[in-house]
Amino acid sequence: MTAQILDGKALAQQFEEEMRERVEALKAKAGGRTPILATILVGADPASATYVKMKGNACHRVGMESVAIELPETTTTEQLLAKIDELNNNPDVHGILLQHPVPAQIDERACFDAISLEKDVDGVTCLGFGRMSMGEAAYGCATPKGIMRLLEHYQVKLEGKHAVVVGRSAILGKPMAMMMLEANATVTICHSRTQNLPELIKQADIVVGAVGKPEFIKAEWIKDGAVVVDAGYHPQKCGDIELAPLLDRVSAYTPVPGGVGPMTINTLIFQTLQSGEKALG
Ligand SMILES: NC(=O)C1=CN([C@@H]2O[C@H](COP(=O)(O)OP(=O)(O)OC[C@H]3O[C@@H](n4cnc5c(N)ncnc54)[C@H](OP(=O)(O)O)[C@@H]3O)[C@@H](O)[C@H]2O)C=CC1
Ligand SMILES: Nc1nc(=O)c2c([nH]1)NC[C@@H]1CN(c3ccc(C(=O)N[C@@H](CCC(=O)O)C(=O)O)cc3)C=[N+]21
Repeated sequence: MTAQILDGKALAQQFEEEMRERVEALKAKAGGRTPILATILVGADPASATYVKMKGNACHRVGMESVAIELPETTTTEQLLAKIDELNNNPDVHGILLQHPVPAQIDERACFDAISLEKDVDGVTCLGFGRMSMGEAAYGCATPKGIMRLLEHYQVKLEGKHAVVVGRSAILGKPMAMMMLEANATVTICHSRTQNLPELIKQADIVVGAVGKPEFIKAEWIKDGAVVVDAGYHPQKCGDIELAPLLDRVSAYTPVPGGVGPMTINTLIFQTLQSGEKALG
């Protein structure tokens, strides 16, 4: 079997071309104004700084603007909340990204939830999650929504399929599971206390790896013909799933890199454009 490559990098590029035209059209209508994404980075973790820079760069490639806010490692919850409040009230800002993780002294959940629903283009608020889970309109959480857009483009059907999501974090596993449930998959969510992980994964038509441990999910746990989505990303340029032995016996897979990561960024900027269109269009 030749597996289909779910090429997130190519799809993100194609979407960027389409977005560039939409940004131009919006600018023409809005007297030269463009959608603006505000990114907030707290502390100086080099990997986080790189991701935030990539997000700003993606905005610029499609003709949108970004403002990068950098706060010191010692920032308090109150200081971060004040900054978010300021951005919520700034009519020039259409989307707010608070890069995860923030330093331990900060109440990250309180700060995510302070982002107003209209500007939550990264889909991190409880309100947005709840609305999405109930099938109401809300921006999706960027990584799982990016995965859904990738699966949709490649016409991977979810209805009636058994999806096994390994991981239940607030910005990846949990919203992923709810999105797949909304798409009428039968969803199993696994986590660190799950007892029979290999047997559960064996039953999966679609496996999503969101564990945060390099090649933790073994190839031999995955059934022939499954669709493999690897959200993990590690410095050694591998994901959470042992991919190499699977290439000739699964039906489709996301490469690492070039799969989920580019779709995360594309979804963030796409939702920023949508927010900008609502405000300016
Ligand atoms: N490409 C992209 O755009 C993005 C990639 N990532 C990558 O995705 C991966 C996951 O990220 P994230 O969700 O933020 O990570 P977290 O560390 O927040 O969550 C990891 C999840 O995996 C579960 N887990 C840990 N160990 C095991 C185990 N032995 N068996 C089963 N489940 C386990 C945890 O369970 P429990 O809840 O019980 O602790 C937890 O729910 C990372 O590699 C990260 O780099 C993340 C975000 C975006
Ligand atoms: N509030 C918040 N929202 C996020 O969406 C968020 C976050 N915090 N914190 C960290 C994670 C991580 N993340 C990635 C985005 C893109 C790539 C990406 O594009 N990766 C490239 C490779 C990049 C490289 O070469 O290093 C790829 O997979 O092809 C990876 C990881 C978003 N995250």
